[in-house]
Amino acid sequence: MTKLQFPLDFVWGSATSSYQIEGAYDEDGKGESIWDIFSHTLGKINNNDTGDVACDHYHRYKEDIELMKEIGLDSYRFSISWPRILPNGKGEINQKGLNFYKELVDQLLEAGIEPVITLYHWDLPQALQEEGGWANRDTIKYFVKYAEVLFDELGAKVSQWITHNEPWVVSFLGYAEGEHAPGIKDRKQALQVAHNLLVSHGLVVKKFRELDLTGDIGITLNLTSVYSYSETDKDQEAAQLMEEYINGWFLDPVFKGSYPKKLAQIYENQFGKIDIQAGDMDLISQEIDFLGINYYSRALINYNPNSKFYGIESIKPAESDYTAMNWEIYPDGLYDLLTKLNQEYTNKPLYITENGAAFDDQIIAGQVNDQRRINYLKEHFKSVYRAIQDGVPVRGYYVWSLMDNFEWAYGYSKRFGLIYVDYNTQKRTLKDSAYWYQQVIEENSIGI
Ligand SMILES: N=[N+]=NCCCCNC(=O)[C@@H]1[C@H]2[C@H](O)[C@@H](O)[C@H](O)[C@@H](CO)[C@@H]12
Repeated sequence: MTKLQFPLDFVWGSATSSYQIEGAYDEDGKGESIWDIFSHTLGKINNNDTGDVACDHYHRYKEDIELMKEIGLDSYRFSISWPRILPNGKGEINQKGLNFYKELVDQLLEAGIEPVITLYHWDLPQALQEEGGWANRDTIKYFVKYAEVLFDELGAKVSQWITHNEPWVVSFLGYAEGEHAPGIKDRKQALQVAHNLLVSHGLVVKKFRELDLTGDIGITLNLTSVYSYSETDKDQEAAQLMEEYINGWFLDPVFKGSYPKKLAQIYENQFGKIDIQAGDMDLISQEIDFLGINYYSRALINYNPNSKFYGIESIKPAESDYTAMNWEIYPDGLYDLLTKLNQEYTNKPLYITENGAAFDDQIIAGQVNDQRRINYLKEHFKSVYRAIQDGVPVRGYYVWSLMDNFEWAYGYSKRFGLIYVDYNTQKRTLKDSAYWYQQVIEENSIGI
């Protein structure tokens, strides 16, 4: 068997987020988040599931760290719940909330696992939503204050920080499509939200530099490889517009200091100008230390005049394989994305901060044979290996997710974990993929 050997310092990790695993939604002084409100609103979440208990990680974090050690993770990416730190989003600090994360970081370091913190993974304090949320430019300054509390408390121990997780999803699923909290359907407001999120990213990076902290800071974007279904001009134009919509809308401001021209003009014609203040774009595009990439699938695009979104239509080839999310399995798209990012946007280190798949996992006699997830991960690891061989500086890879968890509007119906969670008993069971990943990490290689 041929072994593909990864660089000696390559980081193998796994990722989660606060609202998806912690539970304890109203414990120890935590304030409400927009996802507490959204999930408590009947009809928003599959089966009316909520994150009230989730994986009960808030109480079981020590057991979960033991499982991370058993898998052999080099690093663990998690997010901090802003309303657990600042129940009203601003003002008084909730010391019990802060203590939870201080203890989590200390236990991770003691276990030899590098903590990587995502400052914002969608759970905005509800008190700030009541003042307009991310559509209100004031939220930016509250985000900087929140980040500063964490930098002061954890900056000496945590060496890698991510300002935002997938601002595209926050903006366009939360404020345009209404599928995510806060459930607003207003595309003009979504564009202002996207801009305010980017400004908040820039100001937090600036604060991080001012505090002269030793670690690295970056942002995580959900990115996809976009392909035209045919060589026709119409299909290629539709694909280019999709590229600007799904990738360029955040990549261009962060790395080029401007929004993608064609789509920006379409939006301005349709909605008028959004509030962009002097200096915003310079702030947004200041240097960062790495880019986090969440990759799940590609986009295959053709032109359809009847499409409700600027003639853009996504095609799902019948001959492809799909995950339980109905996302096409397309590992080559990760290779193409990585090389494109390195050629067109940045020479900075790249981390796959999320990649993984949901399948209909069954637990039988205490085992979960998730061979499809092993195949999915192996093929995507091979794409990362190819990119590294071509000189792309990919430094690490975080499997989404460490454990089955609350999959947003899908509730608990989709299982992405390396670890199976029985939500009735909270019993954790390592899936076959966890044992496979354990060997990959141990050997720092994959057999093909
Ligand atoms: N329309 N539309 N779609 C645009 C693409 C959205 C794709 N979903 C993600 O990237 C989310 C990311 C999230 O960080 C994590 O919290 C989620 O659990 C995973 C799994 O869903 C992925």
